[in-house]
Amino acid sequence: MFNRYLSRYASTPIFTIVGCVIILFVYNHVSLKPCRTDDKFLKNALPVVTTVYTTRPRTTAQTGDGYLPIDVPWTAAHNKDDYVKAKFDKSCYTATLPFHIPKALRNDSELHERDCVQRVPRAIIPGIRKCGTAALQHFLTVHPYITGPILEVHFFDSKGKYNTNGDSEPSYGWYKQQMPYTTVEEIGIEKTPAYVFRPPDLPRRVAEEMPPETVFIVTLCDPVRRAVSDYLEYNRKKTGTEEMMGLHKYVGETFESSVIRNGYLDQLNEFVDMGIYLKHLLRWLDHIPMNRLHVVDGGILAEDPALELRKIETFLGVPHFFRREHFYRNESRGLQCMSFPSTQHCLPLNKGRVHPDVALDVFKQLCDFYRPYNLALENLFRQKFTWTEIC
Ligand SMILES: Nc1ncnc2c1ncn2[C@@H]1O[C@H](COP(=O)(O)OS(=O)(=O)O)[C@@H](OP(=O)(O)O)[C@H]1O
Repeated sequence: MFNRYLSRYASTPIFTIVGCVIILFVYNHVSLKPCRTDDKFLKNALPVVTTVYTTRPRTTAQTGDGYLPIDVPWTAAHNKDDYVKAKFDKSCYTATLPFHIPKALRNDSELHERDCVQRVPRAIIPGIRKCGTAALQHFLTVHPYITGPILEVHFFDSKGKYNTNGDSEPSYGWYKQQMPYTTVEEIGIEKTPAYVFRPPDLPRRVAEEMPPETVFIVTLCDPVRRAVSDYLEYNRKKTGTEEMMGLHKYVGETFESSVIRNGYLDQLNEFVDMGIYLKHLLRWLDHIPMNRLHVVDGGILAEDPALELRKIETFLGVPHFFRREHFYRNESRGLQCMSFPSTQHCLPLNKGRVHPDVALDVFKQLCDFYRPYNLALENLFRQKFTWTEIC
């Protein structure tokens, strides 16, 4: 009976129109848009990603349920004098302001007594650039058991400092010198957001040469906002080359003209490419196990830093110090800043800028492009990111 109807109506215009309407509906609503991608990675790797990587073990930090754990009483988290004791009594430095920047080194005999040496970091923040890495490093080094340099170290991505030519040993002595002195209990952390992207064999070198217990913390944020932030930063500094590490970085008069070429999204443009987090992180996961990589939701970090910091504390195995009361929103800058242990302070003015609106069609193209990668990323980490809702 059905076949009779099908053969009678299949060739009629009505049937064709209804068919087209259905196809158009699916095309527009079920997100099957190809985004003009001929990217082999997307086609070949995504099915692998969801099956291979989701079977890996996960750490407690990655399974956090979004609620702050019940506070273990720690007066250092409320009382400034107790904080100073917790941070400095056993440390290699004496207390100076601001407390999170190690400045006044103890004398030689005290350093020896405390087994203070400059060590390679136990934790590295290798990215993602423009996703709040500076705020993260700043906040983490306020923790009584965590310390690190405020400036980016750029060891693994620099030919001068790390021997990327391979003709002599890399200078780990130099790397250690960039780190503050630490006792064996303290965790040294460095952030260099360029590590995530380049050079291509960086993750392998880090995995092979750093101690196997080294862990990695990556902040991920809305890739469209990230691209705009990167564009603004490029214009602020007006440095760098247009061709960097094989990635094309065309910088036009506007953000839109930088990322759209001949009407299409320029996927190779570094501003765009950097937002394909999945691709970059998979390079790392080829060399380091999943349970040594902790992913921070940059959207939450920007709004409720204590929540993300508590998950990192669990991941690093340090006692919970951070409290929501340590943070306040600076309304004029629209940023979360700290008010403990010293006076209220925010990051410098080059962070937390007002972004221009992105033209709607460009915004949509970028969203459509990133959507499948973001979905696969959420599958990979079995985590819903707040910023994937934005598109
Ligand atoms: N608490 C707090 N303070 C300051 N900035 C914050 C904070 N939380 C998130 N952000 C966002 O971080 C963006 C800068 O990212 P990064 O620090 O990773 O930039 S960099 O890679 O080190 O240049 C920065 O981007 P811009 O707004 O473009 O400046 C901020 O949006």
